[in-house]
Amino acid sequence: MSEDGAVRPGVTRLKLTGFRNYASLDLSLDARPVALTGPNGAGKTNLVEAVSLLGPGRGVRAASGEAVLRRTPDGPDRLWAVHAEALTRAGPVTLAAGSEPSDPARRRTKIDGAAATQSALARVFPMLWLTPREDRLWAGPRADRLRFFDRLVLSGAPDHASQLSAYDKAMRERQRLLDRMAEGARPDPDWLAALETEMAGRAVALAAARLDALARLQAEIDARPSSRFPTAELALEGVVEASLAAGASAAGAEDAFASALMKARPRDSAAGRALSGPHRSDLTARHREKDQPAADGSTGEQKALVLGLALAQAGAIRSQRGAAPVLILDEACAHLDAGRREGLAEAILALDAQAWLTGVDAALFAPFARAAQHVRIEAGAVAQIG
Ligand SMILES: Nc1ncnc2c1ncn2[C@@H]1O[C@H](COP(=O)(O)OP(=O)(O)OP(=O)(O)O)[C@@H](O)[C@H]1O
Repeated sequence: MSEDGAVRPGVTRLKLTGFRNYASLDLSLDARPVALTGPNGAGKTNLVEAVSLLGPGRGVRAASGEAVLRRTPDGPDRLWAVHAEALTRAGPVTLAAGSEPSDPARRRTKIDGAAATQSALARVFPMLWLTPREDRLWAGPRADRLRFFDRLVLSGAPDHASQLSAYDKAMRERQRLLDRMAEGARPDPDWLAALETEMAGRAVALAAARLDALARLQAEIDARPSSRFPTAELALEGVVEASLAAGASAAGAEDAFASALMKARPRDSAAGRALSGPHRSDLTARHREKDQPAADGSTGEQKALVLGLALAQAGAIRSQRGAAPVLILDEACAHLDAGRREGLAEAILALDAQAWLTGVDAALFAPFARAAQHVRIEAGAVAQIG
């Protein structure tokens, strides 16, 4: 519970078995932010990775089920499991992620003991994360930016996960047919057209959710600009997004994209992939105060911009859904000056969010004082908690 009596969603008990460098761990918590400290290699990122697997997606490292199995000198463990008791807006739940006993490489997730889809996880336990990978988000590959932005969208629109996977499935199947045709096969042309219609429907839903999320996020940034973090001016580039933004109806945008796909068959067949569509969209940002593209800033400025964006999205979710998502901020304090570290603590406490923060030095988290629970990790075990 927060001071005003509202529920603060978060993990209240975390149990790990055979996960990375944790043979087993049983950690009781409250809903305050969690500051994890410990030497390099202690297992701080491993711990937040375990938490991230309780939300939709493949976690902060996008690792395979096999990679997270604990390795020992006698060989890897057979199974891994992450169990949590958590508070949500709808009340307490149990969340679990772990390997499928019949196939350790496969991951399964459960809510209250029942198999959970990605969209269900996003609905029940919204989560946002930033890792050092996002430090160079603005200067790095487009695909990473789009993945990051889709995670932001998902935190406010849980159906985005099922739309993304349905679009992806139809796109792969279309490509399989185009590849077979290139080899001389004659698959049913109606099937190809049906897949393109399916892609177009999903594409418009994806683009609409992205535009809606972008508008809410920009409105949050404009309404509550942070005095400590740079503010971003955001834009979304994408063929379907552009047609909706230009005023096309959903049906009109769908028809336009379906016929563009039909025309692009020879080109996509030669390229071995679909060259245009919402899987190729991009998020761009300008640093408002500096009036320059985000990618032109220093490492610390780029990091502060992306952190400001994640905090603004958490604020937008709080307004939209009544509570902030759980935040995972791996090494967020590295590269931040003292003023920004204080600003980060203030922002997290104002959001009433359970944030998981990692860093080598407890002094980084001094601005939280008793408003956070401080957990010291050493060699895959909790050395101290207070
Ligand atoms: N599958 C695994 N089985 C056993 N140990 C693993 C496994 N995967 C990673 N590790 C070990 O976990 C340790 C890294 O843990 P982690 O990345 O969580 O460290 P950290 O505390 O975040 O460190 P840093 O401060 O350097 O970022 C390494 O020693 C690595 O060898």
